[in-house]
Amino acid sequence: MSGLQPVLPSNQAPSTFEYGGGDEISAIVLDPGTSWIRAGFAGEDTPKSVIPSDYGVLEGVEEKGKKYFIGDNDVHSIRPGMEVRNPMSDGIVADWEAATTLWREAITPRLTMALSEHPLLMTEPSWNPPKNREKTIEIAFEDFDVPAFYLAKAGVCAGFASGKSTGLVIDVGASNISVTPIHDGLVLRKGCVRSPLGGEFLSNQIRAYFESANIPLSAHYQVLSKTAVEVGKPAEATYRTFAPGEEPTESYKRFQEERVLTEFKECTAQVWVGPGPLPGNNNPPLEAAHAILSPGGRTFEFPDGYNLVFNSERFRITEGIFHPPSMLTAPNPDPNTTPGLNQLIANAMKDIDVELRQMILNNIVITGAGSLLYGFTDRVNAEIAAAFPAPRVRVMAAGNSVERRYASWLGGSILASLGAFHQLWVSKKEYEEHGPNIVEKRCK
Ligand SMILES: Nc1ncnc2c1ncn2[C@@H]1O[C@H](COP(=O)(O)OP(=O)(O)OP(=O)(O)O)[C@@H](O)[C@H]1O
Repeated sequence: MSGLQPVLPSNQAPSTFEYGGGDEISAIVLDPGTSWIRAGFAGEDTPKSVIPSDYGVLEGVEEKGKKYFIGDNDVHSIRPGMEVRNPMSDGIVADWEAATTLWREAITPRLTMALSEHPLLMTEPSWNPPKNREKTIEIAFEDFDVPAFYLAKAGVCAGFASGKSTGLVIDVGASNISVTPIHDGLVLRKGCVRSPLGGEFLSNQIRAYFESANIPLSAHYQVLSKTAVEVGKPAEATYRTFAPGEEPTESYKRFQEERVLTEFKECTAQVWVGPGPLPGNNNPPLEAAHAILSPGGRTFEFPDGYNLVFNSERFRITEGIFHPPSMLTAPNPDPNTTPGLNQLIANAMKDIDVELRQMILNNIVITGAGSLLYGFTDRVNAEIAAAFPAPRVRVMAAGNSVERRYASWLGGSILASLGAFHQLWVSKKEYEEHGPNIVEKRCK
């Protein structure tokens, strides 16, 4: 695929195109991640429907035996007994019933009531196993009854979003950091690598740090009102109380705490500039590092008003991403066997043909919401420049956080609206003739 078309601004109607016998229909693009499910019309520049992948569920109610609570409003509402779950594990679907329900909900009624009239392009990670791929196409044709379907690699789509069909895509998601080499719009399988050092890992690092430093983590739903207090002074807040049996579940509490941890990542956490490990990280106390690491520090206020200035800690909690021996103690992946991001990039490049290497190094794309950490792209730049001292190494990361969050969706939107893409759709008729295995032959 070459010759990418410009994407429409969101205030312009989506382009329609001819599918099959001449009906003009917009394709739907669905990018299901561990944190968010992004859905919208091909040809648009942002997904119109973005819902959390976490959902609430009450067991033992209604005739189906369970009731789902999907979408920002519903999943955040306090309901006694409501568990909060996620259908994904390691970036791929683990609970098909929940995933199908969420995907449908992301599309109808948010985008259209007529799901069966729109071709559907979905994204998948490069490590999605064949049985999951077949199950996905089966859901598309048999549950959603779509007229045509395509399963596109998220890495390839993220490359397209930056106008690259050849390059190296570094995607920092919730479950994983993945590094995907692509060439002419196809993934180079032997170079696809990943490590469980994404946003969930970072949340665990922050939790571990708060626990070790006795920093109380409150969640927004727990606080009815608060008074401003000085830095480090105990919170003066009125907390919500619950009658016995009315308390939210532990999974709801953790989900709400995760919101605060994400706020901490957005506002306070920072990545050491590198190259090489954070100074003094393995040699506490860290006073020596304080002087080098932004001595002013950064204040973070918890939902109950408790606030602290964070100094070198905010670098220390992120360092495990690049240098796993620096992980804080937590239920972690094994720091001795888990590759850090530097190692991942080296592993991905190791088997790339020499002629291609230079082109790939010249087109490194950073994407995923987890990459929005302060200093992340600077560190990647520094590490890559140190590891590959070639004159033409170029690292690109969209300055616009929306593009970084939605890159895979946006690439899918571009792909599905290309004129030449028509021939790639798998039609319902082809699916009926060949069965779900057609996904292996047609969606490379
Ligand atoms: N500004 C930010 N800085 C750092 N991390 C962030 C920021 N905003 C969101 N995150 C984290 O990014 C992660 C979600 O990233 P993203 O939306 O790319 O994942 P996903 O595509 O849903 O997941 P996956 O790719 O694992 O399936 C979450 O862990 C979230 O806490």
